[in-house]
Order: sequence, then C-alpha cells, then structure tokens
Amino acid sequence: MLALGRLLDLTLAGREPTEKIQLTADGTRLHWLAEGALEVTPASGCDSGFDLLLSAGIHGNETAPIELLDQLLQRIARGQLKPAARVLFMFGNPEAMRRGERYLEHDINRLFCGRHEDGSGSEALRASELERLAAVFFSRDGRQRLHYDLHTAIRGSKIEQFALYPWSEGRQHSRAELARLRRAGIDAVLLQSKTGITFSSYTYSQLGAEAFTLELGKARPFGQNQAVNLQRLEALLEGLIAGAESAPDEAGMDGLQLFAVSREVIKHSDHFRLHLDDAVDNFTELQPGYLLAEDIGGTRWIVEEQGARIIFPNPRVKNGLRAGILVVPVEL
Ligand SMILES: O=C(O)CCC(=O)N[C@@H](CCC(=O)O)C(=O)O
Ligand SMILES: [Zn+2]
Repeated sequence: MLALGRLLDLTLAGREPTEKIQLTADGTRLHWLAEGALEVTPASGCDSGFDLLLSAGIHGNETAPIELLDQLLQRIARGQLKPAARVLFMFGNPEAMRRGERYLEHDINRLFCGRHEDGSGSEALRASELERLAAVFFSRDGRQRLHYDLHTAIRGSKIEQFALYPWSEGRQHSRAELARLRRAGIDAVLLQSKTGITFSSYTYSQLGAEAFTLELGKARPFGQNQAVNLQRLEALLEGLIAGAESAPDEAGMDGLQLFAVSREVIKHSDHFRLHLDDAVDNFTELQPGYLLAEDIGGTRWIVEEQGARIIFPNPRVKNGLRAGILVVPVEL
C-alpha cells in the first residue's frame, strides 16, 4: 500500500511524510496537504465532477468515524477502491486525537465561521487552517459539493445515528440529501434554523456545499467501536467515492424522523446547573413543566414544548456555549 494511505498512523505519530504526492497503479493521486489532511484526485478521465469532504476527529476522542475514514483511505491507497470523486480526508484535531481527548483548550467545533479570529492557541490556528483547506478544495466551479463531518456523542442516544443539517439564509434543506442520509442508515435529522459556528455550518453557509454533522453512536477509545454499525454509511461513501452510488429508491426519506430546534440552552455562568443525570440519553423526551436548568440571576429553563426532547446536554461546556438543545418533531 502507498505510504500516504497511512494518514492516520502518520497523524497519530505526528510525522510529516517525506514524499507528499503518490500515485496508485491506476493513476489516482494522493496529496498530503497538511497534518491530518490528504486530497485524493481521480485518475485522468475518471472524474465524475463530485467533490466530497470527509472529516472526523474534530473532537479527538470520537474514534469510530476516524477508523472508518482510515479504512476508506487505505482501500484507495491499495487500489481496491477507485475514486471518481475528488475527496478531501481530514482529521480535525490531531493533538486531541493523540491524547484521546475531545479538545485541549478550546472546542474546535465552536471556532468556525471566523470565530477562530477572536480565539487563541493551537486550536484557533487549526480551525483557520481547516477553513482554508476546505475553501481551496471547494473552490472549483460547476462541481457538486458535499461535506460529512463525522462525530460520535458523549451520551448514549435513543436514536443512535442522526444528523444535524445547517441553515443559511435563502437556502432550502434538500430532500434528495435527506434521502441520501436515510440510505446511509441515518434515522433522524435535526434541521437547524439559524447559522452556526461548527465546521459543517461553515462549509454549508460560506462554501455553498451540502453539509452535515453526522452523529454515529457513542464516543469510545480506538479499537473499541465494535458496537457501532457503520456498514450502511460505509457502503454509501464507497459509492460516492467510486461514482457508483446506488440509485435513489422509492422509499426516499421513509422512516427518517425530522426535528427542529425549539431552544438552545446556553450556559451563561459557573452557577449553571443542569437537572439531568449523566445517564440520560440524547433524544429523551421531557414533559412540559420540567425544570431543565438554572443559571445566575434566577434564569430557569422550564420545558414548555409538547414532545420536546433533549440532545447534547452538557453542563461542563464553557460559559457562553451551548449546554443542550431542546428539539421538537417537524415535517418538511
Ligand atoms: O455529545 C455531545 O454532547 C456532543 C457531540 C458532538 O460533538 N456534537 C457536535 C454537533 C455539531 C453540530 O451542532 O452540528 C458538537 O457538539 O460539536
Ligand atoms: Zn464531536
């Protein structure tokens, strides 16, 4: 296998390859761009016009999707998977991956859409670098642009595999993309209704890509992801890369549960208290009247919505950041 197919090993070892460009036997080009970033270009005459950004490790301890991308790249480097799409593989936070931690100082996934300019330290620099690499990758006109930013969650979930679909003024959420996610085994999608500061929000709102954060089960250390079944996602990604995606079937979005954000719970101070046990799963339903959280100055978060569910409840985030999202079911 080509040495650049070992991007994960190189990244975990903190090594820069001596040869930055390698070609497979059939002419697919692998180009190491920066730490944890590698661009794949189809052999001449094979390009389908599809640009696919696959990122994982934006949070360093979310290993199942990192292992999935490693497998896909290894197959390309061995000549077993022949790309017709341009693909940019990215491992987002290499130092956090080496330490097995979500982040070091700052959560990179809160530093996009320019937020890194107000931040400091290695993670602000890395967010800026990821933005630049993605912007260059998606700068060619007339091509389809798709970004999946792959994550796993801190908690268990009543809906194991779900996606978050960013929002941008004047754009409609695409039913075709939702049907594609359904084929990939995604059971629910949260449709955002305001611009965010995450990586997928950046590529969606500023680079014109279709973009999603995908949540693929619970975060576990490397080698301990047997319980997560990513076969349907893997098959979809192989099809996208090879330009051989199975045709959309009649089922379309059938069975896909859609949610909208009702409220984001923001932690304002160190007095923030979340009234949910650590064992409560994502998508747990909360009854109207339930006191979800309290904060300084008598702020109280009381559930008012019928059918409200909580995702990503986390009292340990920094002040000013999202400490949970209350979502409600919707139809498109
Ligand atoms: O389990 C959690 O609390 C967080 C899991 C995670 O990292 N989720 C992403 C979602 C990004 C988005 O809102 O699109 C994150 O919080 O960064
Ligand atoms: Zn994550």
